[in-house]
Amino acid sequence: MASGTALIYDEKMATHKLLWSDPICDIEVPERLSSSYEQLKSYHLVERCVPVPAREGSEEEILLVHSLEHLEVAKSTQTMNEEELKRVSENYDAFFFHPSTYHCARLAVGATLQLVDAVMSGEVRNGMALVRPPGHHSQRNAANGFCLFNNVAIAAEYAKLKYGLQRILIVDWDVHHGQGIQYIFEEDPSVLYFSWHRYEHQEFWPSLKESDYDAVGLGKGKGFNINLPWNKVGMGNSDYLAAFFHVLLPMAFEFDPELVIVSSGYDSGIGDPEGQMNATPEVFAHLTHFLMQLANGKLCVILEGGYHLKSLGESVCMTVKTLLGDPVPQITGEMAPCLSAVESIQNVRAAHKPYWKWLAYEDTSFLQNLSTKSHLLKKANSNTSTEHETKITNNNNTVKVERFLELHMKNILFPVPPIKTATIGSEGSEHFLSEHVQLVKEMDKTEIKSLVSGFYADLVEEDKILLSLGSMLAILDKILKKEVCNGIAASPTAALSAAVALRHSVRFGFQRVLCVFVGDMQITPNTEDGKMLIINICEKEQPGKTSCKHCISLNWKEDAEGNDFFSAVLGFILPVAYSYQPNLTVIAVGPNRSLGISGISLLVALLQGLAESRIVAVIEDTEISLLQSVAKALGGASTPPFGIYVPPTQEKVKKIKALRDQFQQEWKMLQCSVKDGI
Ligand SMILES: CC(O)(O)CCCCCNCCCN
Ligand SMILES: [Zn+2]
Repeated sequence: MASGTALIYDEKMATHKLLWSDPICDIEVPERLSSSYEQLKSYHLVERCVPVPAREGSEEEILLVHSLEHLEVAKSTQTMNEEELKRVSENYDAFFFHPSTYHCARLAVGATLQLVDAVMSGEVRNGMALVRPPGHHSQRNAANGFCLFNNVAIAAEYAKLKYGLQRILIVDWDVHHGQGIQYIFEEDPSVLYFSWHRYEHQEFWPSLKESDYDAVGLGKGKGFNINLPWNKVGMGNSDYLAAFFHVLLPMAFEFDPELVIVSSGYDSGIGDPEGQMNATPEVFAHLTHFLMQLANGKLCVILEGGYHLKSLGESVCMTVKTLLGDPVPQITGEMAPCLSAVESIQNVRAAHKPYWKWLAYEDTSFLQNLSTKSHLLKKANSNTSTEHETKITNNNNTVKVERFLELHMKNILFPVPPIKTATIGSEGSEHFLSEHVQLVKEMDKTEIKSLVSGFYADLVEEDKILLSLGSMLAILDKILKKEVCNGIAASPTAALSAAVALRHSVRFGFQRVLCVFVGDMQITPNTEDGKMLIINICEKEQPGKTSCKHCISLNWKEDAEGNDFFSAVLGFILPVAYSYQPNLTVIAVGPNRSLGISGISLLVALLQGLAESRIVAVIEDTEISLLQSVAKALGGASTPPFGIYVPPTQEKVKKIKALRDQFQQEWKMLQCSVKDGI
């Protein structure tokens, strides 16, 4: 399993710059690159990466995407004077040439391809290339929007050619639509292109009709182009996360890419003059963490836009920290997507229904009554401003945003616990130890008895159980004291251990503890005070037990063929978990688990985005292979294989929808459709 994170940077790419006054292009400054690199150094992140040199992309590589004419025009600018450079630049929408632009653009292409090679060869697991000029707007025969050569598009064509790849996912989280990439792969089913972008009903640049949610691809490429337009500014962390849970991630797991490339623009972050959005730097840690679970971790992140230097630098650091496998920082802000975001999410899901198995049973009845009223929807929306908008528009807010960035940034990167995973040397555990795992000494019986006597003494009759509780508590204590990030304990009675872990954590002072329990949960602690949220995944409804806000039972029997659990994890469990904002996660597997090892490993991998990745896993001690797989997922040594993708049956889709309808007012991240009608 490959490990390590590549960082590709060459200061020569800072030479390209604007020589005349142009209020549109003057934000694309060399300091974007140098200050990002300095920020990485200041957080000691450069030294933790594998340095990979940039190189010049060859003409042949550039011709994978661009016409010979485009290449020749670009090449000819190297010897031009300022007058000529200005004239050539005026042939394009929002582009400027400098005598060094051609060289810098070739370095940007080469740096990107170096990263693809480093990841595909297994030299590293993932990496980031800090490049400029950016690429995602440039087209076969034209420069556009600060972009000369389409770095990411060339990388995808290159990877197909050199490594015979047949499924590449491109995720474009830049705040502008990468229409260049869309045009290049519009008819190509081997490249799935996802872009969200500020759109405002086609008001925002590049103001294209084909940037809307109904541009789904052409011919054989239908279904492989996903546009998620943001029709208002001020979108925040919850809107971005909702887009991942309810649009991108279900597509991505069904597509099952062999490589993921990110057109990583940070102008979608707070403070950026172009985006005018509200999402804070740590959201990029979460987005990166999600994408790291795909393609066996093979992830190439390529810089596109980002024009607020402080916000850009922090977001770049959040991205690289996560690529390195550090714990994911707690997300901030109210976990509730705004109406406009939910409308866009609902629209793009409906547009893609014909092309995706996971959307086969999507309810698109809203389209009927909406189609008559859609002009009303747009008009209605144009003058009513949502809560986001009012926060952003008045200009004293920009002062506040600047202040926020100054304050917020300082201590955003918390110290990383040295050891990632703790376990106990109980019998049989030696086989699932990996180099990331630390043995924890057992507690002594008297100590355990005092801890446990409080609430479960009568339940604990045998020494064996007492000892296992002691082991689990020894591990849990290290997590609660933040000496380790996560831990795994084998137990003869997972339900009892989980209940004790929950009570112990609450008594330790953790105010919101999430428990995901797979299998029969014989003991259900009292969750009235909201300090615990239990999601019990079990085969059948427990008699006489109905779900409530803090104690939800999800009946799920995994399909024999493969892993059909994605829709439950992405469409229900993660949205609820993110809405709750736990500061610790307990994942427990008891008897009669109705999920396969791959479904549980997927759950563990994705739940690491919560509670600064603090997780304690309590697994029935008979489940040897499950222990190994979960320990691997926790150690971050590898992304566990998620088994064969099986789409959810109609019955299961209905079950998730019913639970969503029941809880989406309590747990607002579940929202992915507007109440019927407007
Ligand atoms: C890489 C990137 O997507 O960030 C480039 C953005 C270009 C913005 C051009 N704005 C033109 C406004 C014209 N009224
Ligand atoms: Zn942009």
